[in-house]
Amino acid sequence: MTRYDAVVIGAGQAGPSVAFTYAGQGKRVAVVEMAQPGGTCLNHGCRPTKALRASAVVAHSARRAAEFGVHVGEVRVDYGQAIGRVHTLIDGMRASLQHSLDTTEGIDYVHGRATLVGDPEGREHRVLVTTDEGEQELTTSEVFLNVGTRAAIPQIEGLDTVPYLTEIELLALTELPEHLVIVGGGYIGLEFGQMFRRFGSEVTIIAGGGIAAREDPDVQQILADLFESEGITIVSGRPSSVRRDGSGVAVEVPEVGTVTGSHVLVATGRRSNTDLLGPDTGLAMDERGFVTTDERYGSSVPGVVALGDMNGRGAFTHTSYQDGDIYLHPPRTVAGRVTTYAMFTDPPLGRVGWTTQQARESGRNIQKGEIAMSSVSRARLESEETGVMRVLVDVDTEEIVGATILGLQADDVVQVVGVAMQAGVPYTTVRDALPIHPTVSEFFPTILAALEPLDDPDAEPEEAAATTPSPAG
Ligand SMILES: Cc1cc2nc3c(=O)[nH]c(=O)nc-3n(C[C@H](O)[C@H](O)[C@H](O)COP(=O)(O)OP(=O)(O)OC[C@H]3O[C@@H](n4cnc5c(N)ncnc54)[C@H](O)[C@@H]3O)c2cc1C
Ligand SMILES: NC(=O)c1ccc[n+]([C@@H]2O[C@H](COP(=O)([O-])OP(=O)(O)OC[C@H]3O[C@@H](n4cnc5c(N)ncnc54)[C@H](O)[C@@H]3O)[C@@H](O)[C@H]2O)c1
Repeated sequence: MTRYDAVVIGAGQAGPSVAFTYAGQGKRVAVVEMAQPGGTCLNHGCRPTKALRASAVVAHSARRAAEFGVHVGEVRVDYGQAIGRVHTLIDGMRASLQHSLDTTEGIDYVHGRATLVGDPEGREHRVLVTTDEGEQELTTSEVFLNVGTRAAIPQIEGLDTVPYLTEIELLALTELPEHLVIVGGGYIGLEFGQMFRRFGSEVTIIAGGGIAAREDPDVQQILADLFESEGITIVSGRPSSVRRDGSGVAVEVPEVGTVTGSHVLVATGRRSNTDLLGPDTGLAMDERGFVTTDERYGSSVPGVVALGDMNGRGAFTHTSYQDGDIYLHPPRTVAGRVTTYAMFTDPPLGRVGWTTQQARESGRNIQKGEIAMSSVSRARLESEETGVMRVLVDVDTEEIVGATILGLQADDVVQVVGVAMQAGVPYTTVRDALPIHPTVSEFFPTILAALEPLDDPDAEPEEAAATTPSPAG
């Protein structure tokens, strides 16, 4: 049994930063990780997918090169090389983190799966770690949980009889799937679907709730049209059964029929890893296993702090990392955090705050400023005219309540609105700021100077305005 000042369970985003800070303060900390340091994001999430996306974007640009007067000849994707580049990058980043964890004075890195026996008094929590060498028991008065989530596998008859993939197994393939069937039309399904199509796979997305189901209907439609134009098949429905079909898989979708492919990826949401902590944590959780916390991440067990995806306060690397930062800088709290995020399709979708539907449901006096990307000069100059910029404003309070930007650089552009919302400035501040020309963001003043009522959801869709004057004419 070894006693520590603090034990961190899970070396994802928030855990290591807390451990490094504590060690820097002279505390003795154990970091317990059952897989690899860096968690989902580094090993099979954001980073490898965005590195792989870079190859898909290059392939797409190369195919379009002649439009720009650049002639590159036949475009051939070597998937082995593309994924090899990803693994080299990720291996380097992981090795660097591992080195820091192994060599920082005050940190003991323990590779193994931890269960927690929480002390309701908060004095002597027990962390039992199953390692390759056997069991270790660590005790402490301060536990940081950062255990994240894993793919939620839906109940589909026969799924367990086929070698289905989650993002982990998909990223481990070194050869391109001939036909990738994706169950789920959310972030993971759409990001991977577009990439693999651009690499040359046939791709079918079986979208239970539609694609990008949480977004405004016109945004869903633009994405659906874009994907279909790239040769991706989207079908609506939920599989009822899955079986082997020769060397591939056959997925039965009621009302659609049989979808056959060489590989099937399951991307239907995430589930909390808190079940892996064992039955004696004493933690209050919601019905989905996300730990209930106060605004400084304190759980129902004194001295046990829950950071990252597992607390249900965010589902992104930046929210997880910031949880650690907020915890380390009292009296900061998570209250009032404005969560900005992006889906890295190409072009990407940037989001903050409410969708149009949520704005309608609020009952507040909300108007929108919007422009089609086809009217944004920077997008036109780069022949990247797919998408829309939309900002929602409460015209009574002048508060910005949301933005949806689908289009060129939207992952960065949306952060202008995110910062304005976090600062609580009225929309007129953004409207009257001086933007740089020619950028996508320069259209915020234009659209905020021409707010209009929200569309009637029951009205027939109208064509987007063909041209709106740009700030520089
Ligand atoms: C394919 C994919 C793409 C994504 N892309 C993006 C993106 O572009 N941008 C973005 O912001 N987010 C993205 N995400 C989400 C992002 O990866 C997560 O939100 C983020 O990793 C959450 O961090 P975390 O620290 O809370 O948990 P995790 O990163 O999941 O870390 C939890 C760690 O805890 C360990 N662990 C769990 N239980 C135990 C236990 N009992 N004992 C020991 N160790 C344990 C796990 O092995 C893991 O290493 C993506 C996710 C996926 C799957
Ligand atoms: N760019 C990013 O930040 C990024 C990228 C990838 C993943 N992520 C994170 O990972 C999380 C998980 O991504 P995800 O795509 O798995 O989940 P998701 O919640 O975004 O989408 C899952 C989709 O699957 C559908 N679905 C559920 N069950 C189904 C079934 N049986 N058959 C068919 N469809 C079904 C749902 O209707 C939903 O539309 C995201 O919510 C996000 O937090 C973030």
